[in-house]
Amino acid sequence: MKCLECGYEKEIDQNAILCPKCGGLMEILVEPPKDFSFDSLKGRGVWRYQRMIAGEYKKIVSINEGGTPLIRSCNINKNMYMKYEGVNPTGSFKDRGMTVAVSSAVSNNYKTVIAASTGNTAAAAAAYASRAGIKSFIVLPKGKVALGKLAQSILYGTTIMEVEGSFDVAMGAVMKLYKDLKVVYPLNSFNPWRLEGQKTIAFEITEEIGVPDAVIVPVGNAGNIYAIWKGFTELVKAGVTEKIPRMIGVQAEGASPIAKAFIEGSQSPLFTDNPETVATAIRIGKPVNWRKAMKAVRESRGTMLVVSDNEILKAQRDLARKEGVGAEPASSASLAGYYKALDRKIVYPDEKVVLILTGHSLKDPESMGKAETKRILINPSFIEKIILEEVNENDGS
Ligand SMILES: Cc1ncc(COP(=O)(O)O)c(C=O)c1O
Ligand SMILES: N[C@@H](CCOP(=O)(O)O)C(=O)O
Repeated sequence: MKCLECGYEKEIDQNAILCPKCGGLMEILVEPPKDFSFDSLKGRGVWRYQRMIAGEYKKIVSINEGGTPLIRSCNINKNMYMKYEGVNPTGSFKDRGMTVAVSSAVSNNYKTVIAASTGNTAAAAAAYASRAGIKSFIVLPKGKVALGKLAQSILYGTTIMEVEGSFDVAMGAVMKLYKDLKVVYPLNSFNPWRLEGQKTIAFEITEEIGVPDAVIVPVGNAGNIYAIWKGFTELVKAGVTEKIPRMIGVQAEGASPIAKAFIEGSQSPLFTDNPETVATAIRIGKPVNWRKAMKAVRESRGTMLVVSDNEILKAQRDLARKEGVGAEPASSASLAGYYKALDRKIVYPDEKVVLILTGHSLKDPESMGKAETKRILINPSFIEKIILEEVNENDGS
């Protein structure tokens, strides 16, 4: 393991979450098995790739996460693929990280876990803690969590603590608590063990279609883009593949500290105290993993893009109405970013591009309700007339 901030190195240690010297982010430097090949693997989902996941697990806490569909576009561009993470057990990619982090926690005898969240991490943490039979605490920004996600946390039976202010306030409180009180195991993505699970997205994509030219990822707390890049780099190290896709991160205009740094050529993020966007999952002004995200984007020769809320909502409708795929707003930022990347010739129509659709549309019913549609209160005897009128209109007759 190596600290990204001060360079301190130590042997693999599942109790190491932050650097013991400076409190910075730790990277897990995996030496992949030399004889690794996809052909020899058994089972499906995250643990199919256990040989590539660092750490030792006395107990595995799993709800059959991962193994998500990679859906080829029919109507937007046939070279575009959508990795549909919304069909994970709690409806987002967080489940991949949570199975590894919670397994790590119980294997190291932790009895209590905690996470700050915009909603998805909370739902996943609560579900996996329940599955493990351990206690969970969740810290949420009050009034800023989408209804479906809040309802999940309530159902899974976690203890919900709400703070005034943005997600960053909640995140700061959890990091401080972890530093002061080491007995509570943190499940946010500053925990590098969680990212070991999330990197399996790269393995699944490669196993199914080979290494794409680019991968587009919505960026919030900025762990996932690094995790996916890490997965691709480890396949190269293992000798399974030869290239790494360009990692393209997308942030919402009102919450874009990393993307703005790229645009302005700054080496460090331009934090904001009041992040704002319709995509509540990425309404984050001070992403804890910014160093990791910037490393992934730079080393893969990718880039970061900013998209507006209107572009996000249009992309959400396009995913639903052109591809039949329901994604929450943060996930739809991937398609908004794809459109922008095509427009700016950052990617080309004939390139194989994978969009990571991080969470299910049902997470955020309010955002779905923002899409306009025909909705008619009708006397049943008029239904036939309306249908015939519409069908004739569409036939041009
Ligand atoms: C649905 C969804 N998409 C994207 C993200 C951003 O991922 P990351 O924080 O790893 O950048 C999150 C949460 O952070 C999320 O819940
Ligand atoms: N969108 C996230 C924000 C927290 O990110 P994490 O990856 O650090 O847990 C959420 O769903 O809470």
